Amino acid sequence: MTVNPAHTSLWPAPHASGAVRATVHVPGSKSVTNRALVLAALASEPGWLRRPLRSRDTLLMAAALREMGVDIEEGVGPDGTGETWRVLPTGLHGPATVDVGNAGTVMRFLPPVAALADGPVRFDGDPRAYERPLHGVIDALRVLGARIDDDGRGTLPLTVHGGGALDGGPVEIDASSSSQFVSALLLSGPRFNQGVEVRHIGSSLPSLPHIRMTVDMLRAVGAQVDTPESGGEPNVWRVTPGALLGRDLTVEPDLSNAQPFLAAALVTGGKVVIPDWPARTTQPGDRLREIFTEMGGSCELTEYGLEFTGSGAIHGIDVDLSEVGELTPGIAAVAALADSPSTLRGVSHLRLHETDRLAALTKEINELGGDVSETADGLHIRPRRLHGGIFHTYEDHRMATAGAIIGLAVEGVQIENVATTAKTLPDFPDLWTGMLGA
Ligand SMILES: O=C(O)C1=C[C@@H](OP(=O)(O)O)[C@@H](O)[C@H](O)C1
Ligand SMILES: C=C(OP(=O)(O)O)C(=O)O
Repeated sequence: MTVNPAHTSLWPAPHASGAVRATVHVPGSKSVTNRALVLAALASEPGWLRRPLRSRDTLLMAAALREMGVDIEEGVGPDGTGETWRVLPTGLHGPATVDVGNAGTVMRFLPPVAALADGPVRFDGDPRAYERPLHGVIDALRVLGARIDDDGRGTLPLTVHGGGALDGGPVEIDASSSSQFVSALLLSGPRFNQGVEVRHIGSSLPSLPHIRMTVDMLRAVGAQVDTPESGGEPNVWRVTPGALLGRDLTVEPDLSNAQPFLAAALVTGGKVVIPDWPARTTQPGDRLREIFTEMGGSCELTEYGLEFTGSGAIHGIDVDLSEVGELTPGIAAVAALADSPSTLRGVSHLRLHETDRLAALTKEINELGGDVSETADGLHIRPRRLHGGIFHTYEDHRMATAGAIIGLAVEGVQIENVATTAKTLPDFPDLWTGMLGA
């Protein structure tokens, strides 16, 4: 966790002079967009994505699939449907070079796709991508019949020597460091000759809603998936081999990226409306309705979207975030402004996210006068009167949005490299100042 000297730009985080009242149209979900792209690329017929997220992570995914021969036409759909991407699957092939950036979804979901391509596919990415775990995918693919050259550390860089097809079958993995290992193997599973049976043998498994999202989206394109929830064994997922359908999918707003805007209502005692909040979803951000209500807000889900209202009071919370780890930075920011202490549990795997999020949150909130300490699996946050200062972001989009939340309540907070929000929400600074009526 080091500060990158290349990022000296400082963004004065706007301070809220009163209760925020706004409607914020949040762009599409990263997790849904990148799964939809992979499934469309593996399908046997063309598919469409409406309102896909256009951000660094999703553009890297699209670029990588194009490198392997998939045709993705970006355009605008008929009236009212907004941006639409048409995906025309073709025979996947190498040689290709994939830049994963620092996108967990790209670095984990694509090596199985590359194993199905004909020819070598080299994977590389940001320096931090070399530190993020990939062993679950690499080791599993080898068991399933793939040939992979790597340096033996279980991380990038690596080359997958695709043979045009993969045996597949049963495999055991330890996915305690990332649910994305499971999702990666399931997404390509229908195209393996024997399908795939993934058995998680680790101590814990984070981000279960993201695995449910994978299963739901696979079923929606015609795959047969057996899961622990559908009566199967605990920690075992089975995908039957078969062709995938092309789909016309409208991408839901990214509910994890709605978090800072909901937090703004909570922190300022205001009201924020997020249009198109889905009535039913696998996105972990949906848990914010419950978590931010416990922290002092109230919400109403209508046909139009989610109306979230702050009461003026912010309460601390004791919560297990293992299923919804990506919400931790935003919850920690709100907790630092609360009227009582908080304990955030179940998120030791965040040490291997975009940055070591537990260390980064502790350091940056404490440098503004806070009192945060790391535990074995999370954070203790004792609210203190905070003061202005520089909030470093360590090339982590969710650190930047967490700093912006604190800046609403604390004058003089400057966010270093706010542009890092481009990973999943390039419009963040404009949406934020728009919300504040600036
Ligand atoms: O599959 C996905 O789309 C994601 C799964 C989670 O990863 P981990 O299980 O590695 O935390 C989550 O944190 C990440 O932001 C997105
Ligand atoms: C952990 C995250 O991303 P990634 O998909 O790179 O793992 C995140 O967006 O919070």
